[in-house]
Amino acid sequence: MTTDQKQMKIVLQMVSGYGGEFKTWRLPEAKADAYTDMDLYVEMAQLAEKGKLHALFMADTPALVNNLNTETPMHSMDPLIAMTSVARATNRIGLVGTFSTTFNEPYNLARHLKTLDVVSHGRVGWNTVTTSTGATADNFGSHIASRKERYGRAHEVIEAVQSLWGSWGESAYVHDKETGQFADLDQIKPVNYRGEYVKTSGPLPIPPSEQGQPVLFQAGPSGEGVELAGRFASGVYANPFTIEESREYRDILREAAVRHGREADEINVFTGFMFTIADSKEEALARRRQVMAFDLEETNQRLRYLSAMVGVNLTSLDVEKPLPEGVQNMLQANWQDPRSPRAVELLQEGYSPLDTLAMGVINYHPVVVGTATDVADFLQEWFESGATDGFSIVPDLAHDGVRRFVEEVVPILQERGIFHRDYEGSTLRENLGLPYQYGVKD
Ligand SMILES: Cc1cc2nc3c(=O)[nH]c(=O)nc-3n(C[C@H](O)[C@H](O)[C@H](O)COP(=O)(O)O)c2cc1C
Repeated sequence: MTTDQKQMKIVLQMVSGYGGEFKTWRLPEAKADAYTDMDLYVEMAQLAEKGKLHALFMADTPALVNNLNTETPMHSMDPLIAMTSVARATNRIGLVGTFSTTFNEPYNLARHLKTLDVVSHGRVGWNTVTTSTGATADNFGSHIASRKERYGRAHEVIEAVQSLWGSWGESAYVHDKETGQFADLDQIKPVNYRGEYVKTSGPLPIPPSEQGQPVLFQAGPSGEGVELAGRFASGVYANPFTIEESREYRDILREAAVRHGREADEINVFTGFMFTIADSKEEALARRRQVMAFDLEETNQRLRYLSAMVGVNLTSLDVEKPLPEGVQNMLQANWQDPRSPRAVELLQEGYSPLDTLAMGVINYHPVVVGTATDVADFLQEWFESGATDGFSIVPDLAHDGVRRFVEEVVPILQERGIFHRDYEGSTLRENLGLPYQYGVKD
């Protein structure tokens, strides 16, 4: 084990306070009102900080998108306020929030995020997304614009926000009682940003934080998304399903960074990854079967979906039992769904259709259902194959998932030399190994 070997970075997705499986709130170990319990968010964040995780990550779509009749929400009540609650109760862990470039004005974004960056002593990140959910557009009396327009606006919003961040000079905050000078006005200048989509005058009256200004992330894999990331992002939240797919995407992003005059290493890919940890694989699988049993109607829908993924109608068979050999030989992965080969593999290994579903083959990220070692093995394989720089981890249920990850998976990764034993510094930029930046990059 060497200390100069490259190490993975890990951010924890808080989701809505429960986890990435929207029905785990009914498990005995779950806190049913976690959605509104900020103390629990704080507790999870402190635990994650104990495990030296690089940041908390909050996705956000400002709209009701889940079926709340049975499921928990997809996001926190409000990420900015959740991040603020956590900021004052933690010291090192980063706080990365998702804020749409389409449904926010640059002045508000610049002000909120820089204030929180100052409040947290330089630990904030902004996940820039263009948002393509119709329900969100409805909430803003708008519509989902073409990709070209969404990304055209995104470039301008980020330029405007960074200009505002830089509009208060780095040493302008004099606050000298003796001389009576509060600020050096020569260093505080309007930005007068005039784009096609957004306009703002500035200046923004907020001094720099310990990291200068927040770190930018991006999510959205289209060509336009890659260009946006290449130009601005230091972190990209990605959702590939295979190592090959992930490696290819990472290479494309690194090339985009270089095209925009940056070092390839300035862009870090965080691959989304979900897990259920228990003392044995059987126990972990049993927990997921228990969750599936909370909604049989949905399980039946998923069995129909799984059938389409593997090219055989599974619903007419005994879904509790391994498929007969003759049926196993008929399975064919659907090339349109990158998750299909794994589904075929599990069914051919003798997993029943229900257990195959419980293994998470139709989740929105790759899933490991097993022990802490199984989780560590997965992370190591993806990391060492050059597929990713780190992970955006999503426990099925945060309440015990975060604890098990911190207490059981982190020590294994540290022992293997692929995860740091302590924070490198006090700011998110330092901990992600990023160059300093203030204002717009020349
Ligand atoms: C992994 C991932 C996470 C995303 N998270 C969010 C989010 O939290 N909020 C949001 O509004 N959009 C989110 N998006 C959607 C993007 O903003 C974008 O609308 C979508 O990917 C379509 O963009 P495209 O035109 O680049 O394909 C996410 C996309 C990806 C791939």
